[in-house]
Amino acid sequence: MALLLTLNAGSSSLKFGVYRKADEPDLIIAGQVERLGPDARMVIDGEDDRPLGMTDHTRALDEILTTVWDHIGGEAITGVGHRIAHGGTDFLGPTVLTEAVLVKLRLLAPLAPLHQPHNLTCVDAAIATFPDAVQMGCFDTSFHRGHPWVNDTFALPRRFYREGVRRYGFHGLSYDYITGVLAERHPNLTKGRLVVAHLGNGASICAIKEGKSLASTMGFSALDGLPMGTRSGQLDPGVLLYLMDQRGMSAAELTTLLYRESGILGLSGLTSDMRTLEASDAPEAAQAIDYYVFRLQREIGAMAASLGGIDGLVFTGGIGENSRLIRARATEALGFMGIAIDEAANRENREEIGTGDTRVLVIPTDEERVIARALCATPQAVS
Ligand SMILES: Nc1ncnc2c1ncn2[C@@H]1O[C@H](COP(=O)(O)OP(=O)(O)O)[C@@H](O)[C@H]1O
Ligand SMILES: CC(=O)OP(=O)(O)O
Ligand SMILES: [Mg+2]
Repeated sequence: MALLLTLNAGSSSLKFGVYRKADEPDLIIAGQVERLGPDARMVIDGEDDRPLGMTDHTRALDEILTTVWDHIGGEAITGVGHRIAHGGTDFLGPTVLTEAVLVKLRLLAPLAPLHQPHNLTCVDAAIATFPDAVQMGCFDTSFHRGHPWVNDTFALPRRFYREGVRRYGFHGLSYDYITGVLAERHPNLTKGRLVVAHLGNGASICAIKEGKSLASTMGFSALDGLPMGTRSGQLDPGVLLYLMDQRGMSAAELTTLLYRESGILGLSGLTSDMRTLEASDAPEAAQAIDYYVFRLQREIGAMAASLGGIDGLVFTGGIGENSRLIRARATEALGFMGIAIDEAANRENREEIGTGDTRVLVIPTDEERVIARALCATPQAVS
């Protein structure tokens, strides 16, 4: 029976899963290299946690492919599914990655520099390692492609929209997974107005109505909206004009500043990792958390307003799933929206942590499973 591999290159992690084809993909082994950089660790099935030392995406991919190779013991991988951050205007759903498709995806790399190049490196490596397997791309942007026009455009002259300068939104595989879990476990919520906060190293919030994305805090690129590990989040465009005009900064320097040196790393001067930030006594760490929480509250409110109200708030992603501090702090001022949380339930990362009229849930995301489902539904990938 066919074995399937999924690869998900995030900005601070590389996650993988091996599945056997079934109506609902049957997980055989999953893991990730997390905290990419000097403190990287390999975690297999949530347990086998070992330090790797300095590790970038390329080395993480080598480690993962070796692990997978050892584990499958000569069985064939017939399909490899890749998370691809940016699908632009063309890719509305899972797509077999032919050379013609890859050419288009390479052109989108400047719009997601922390993701797209690594996503495409994973494709190249998977083609070399499993030459007979079907390679399939699943896009972060697809889930949001039905946005109403007012939230698909910027207030720029219309020719820019026609050129593709639009609000794409990201983390779509995660939102897809979460809406599936809600349909299964909380069916009465799925017709409602949902605000889902995906808080990982990258972070966004999605407004979902009747299972469909209506708005996202992320836009043209994965820079907009919330502050992130190393990304600024929403920024007055006047700041960019000032930096170019008065400080002579080039596009390349601005790319480094906004994608790699800002966010909680820039504010704290210490770390991009929320666990490390929470453990720090430095006043700058506390201020970075204050800023993160403030923007989170603000954007939850904005997404709820775009839905005309809120029935459920869901936290997911590495921070959303694990940080009781961020969940507690982000919700403490939201009583006016019917949001209140139970301290003990929050401390224990329980699924249901709300006590007010608005349901508040913590649901671990599983982007790999969404990719595996897409592979299972593609006949060429499973035969
Ligand atoms: N127990 C925890 N408490 C606070 N933050 C956590 C915890 N576990 C993980 N995180 C944070 O989650 C973030 C990584 O999220 P993740 O979704 O795995 O990243 P990526 O965006 O690379 O996929 C990091 O900031 C990490 O510190
Ligand atoms: C789009 C994005 O920011 O993804 P991640 O959170 O995995 O870095
Ligand atoms: Mg991620």
